[in-house]
Amino acid sequence: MTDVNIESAKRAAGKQAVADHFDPSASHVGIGSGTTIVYVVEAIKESSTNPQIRFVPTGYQSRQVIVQAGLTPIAFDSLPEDTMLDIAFDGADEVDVELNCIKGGGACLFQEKLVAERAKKFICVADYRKKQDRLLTNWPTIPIEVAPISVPTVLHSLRVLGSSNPKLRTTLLEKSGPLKTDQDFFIIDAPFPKLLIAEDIAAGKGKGDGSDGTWEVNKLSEAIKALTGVLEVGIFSGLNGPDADAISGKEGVKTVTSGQKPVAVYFGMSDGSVEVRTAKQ
Ligand SMILES: O=C[C@H](O)[C@H](O)[C@H](O)COP(=O)(O)O
Repeated sequence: MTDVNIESAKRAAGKQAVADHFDPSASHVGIGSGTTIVYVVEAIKESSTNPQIRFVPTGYQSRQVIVQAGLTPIAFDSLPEDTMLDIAFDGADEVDVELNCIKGGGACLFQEKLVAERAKKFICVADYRKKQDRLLTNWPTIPIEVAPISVPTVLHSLRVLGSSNPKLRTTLLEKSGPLKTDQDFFIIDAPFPKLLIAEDIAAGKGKGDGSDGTWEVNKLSEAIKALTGVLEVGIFSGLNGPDADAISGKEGVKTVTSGQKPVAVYFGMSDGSVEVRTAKQ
């Protein structure tokens, strides 16, 4: 499959996601990072010229995409405390059948998670390579954002958790040394065996708590997040929008630890079609 087809698939996914979910009367819209989100912004630009909409970026690249499209950005930390985003769009590196996602392939995950959790509706767009049954099927590692001083400790802890060869991500071309995130932190890429979901545990495929070498998605996310030095982990799991709202008890307000998962993922397929995976209600 050529890159041209992959780009067409990303564009088709972005276009369909915007057609289905973007409301031109929205007040605040979150915009994620990466190469696929560019097509979402392209489609938004084509569908609306409403100057009242404020777009919330998830990092430097995301802000540039917003500004270059002639849209108006607003910093995440300028949002009033009680203001939810009407919707957030973002890309993903891999998505499983429960809509759990791996993110951070482009070194953006912390601000993406903040924005996803703040959105009433979170929608992902991706090409067909990202559509898998379980995480870590095709995408090889979990990206983890860490404080620079903590790198040796976190690498060691990840090996203890069962990651075979976690590595500090480096920039190979522009400069030698570790890659820096928008927060001036570093990224560790940690491989683990394919991640289980609840039905795998029920079917006896493993304990999922690391004790037998298997990990369930949420348990691994929690275990990595608990390591001192870890700012955020590139697993977006737990509950998604409507369930998360129910847990918080406040309509339209999500808890801090839930609502990271999209309610729908749009996959651009190699034949030009778009497949949609939605959250089970
Ligand atoms: O770090 C980057 C973000 O999580 C991206 O959304 C993710 O890597 C998907 O990027 P792309 O759309 O380029 O495949």
